[in-house]
Amino acid sequence: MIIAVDGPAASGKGTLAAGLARHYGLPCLDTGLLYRAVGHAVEAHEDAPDFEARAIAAAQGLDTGHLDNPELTTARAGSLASKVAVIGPVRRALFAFQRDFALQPGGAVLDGRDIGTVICPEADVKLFIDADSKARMERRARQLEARGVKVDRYALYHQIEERDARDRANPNGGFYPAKDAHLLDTTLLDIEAALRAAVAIVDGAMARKGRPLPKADRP
Ligand SMILES: Nc1ncnc2c1ncn2[C@@H]1O[C@H](COP(=O)(O)OP(=O)(O)O)[C@@H](O)[C@H]1O
Ligand SMILES: Nc1ccn([C@@H]2O[C@H](COP(=O)(O)OP(=O)(O)O)[C@@H](O)[C@H]2O)c(=O)n1
Repeated sequence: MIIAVDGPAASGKGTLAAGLARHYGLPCLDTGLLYRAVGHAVEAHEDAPDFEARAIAAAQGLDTGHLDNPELTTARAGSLASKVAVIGPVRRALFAFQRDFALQPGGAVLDGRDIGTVICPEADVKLFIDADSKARMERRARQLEARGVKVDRYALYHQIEERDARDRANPNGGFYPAKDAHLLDTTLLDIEAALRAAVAIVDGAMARKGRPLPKADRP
């Protein structure tokens, strides 16, 4: 079973993807880390005339074994990620790794922006996660504060809005809900309630297809 989880920044898609992966016993890939890793690799050259060429080379040579670098989780890395994400050849260079991950035997859960539209249009279940901008900003602020980062909420709000706008306008992107995506707004749901809602969507979608579900790890 392949589950695609897309949505804007800090909507909770990574948390839900990880929860669904645990629930169904599937491997999980946070595809945003690939773009963050490319952005991080060319950080020092952000204003250089050859920024684009460097980003393409970084994407083509990306070592996907080092996606657990904590520096990839910063707001700066997120912002750089959305700058390299508009470069078509960067997206093409990252495509095969994501596609192979999705198609591994037994299936997978992937989260990002274009999983249901570009990476895996044939996914069994597609979720498009959203939450209002203020809730998303507050979640990201608390996440950063829990890591000891001092947060300016006004600046963070605008940073997230700017990144979302760049992502939505990305001509090479695919960041929109697929026609067959299930929309899940988590503004008023805590993490547990959001995961219950996501599991109900996946169970319902698979039952309608008459497809058996992988073993759930519920008691
Ligand atoms: N439904 C929710 N209610 C409250 N906090 C949430 C919810 N979903 C996720 N979070 C928290 O918000 C932060 C951002 O979630 P994350 O899953 O990383 O978002 P995304 O992958 O969309 O950027 C994390 O600290 C996470 O624990
Ligand atoms: N499948 C994806 C995943 C991320 N991205 C880009 O990478 C950036 C960082 O993605 P992320 O998922 O780590 O960001 P958050 O939503 O966690 O803040 C996004 O703002 C997009 O520009 C993308 O273009 N396509």
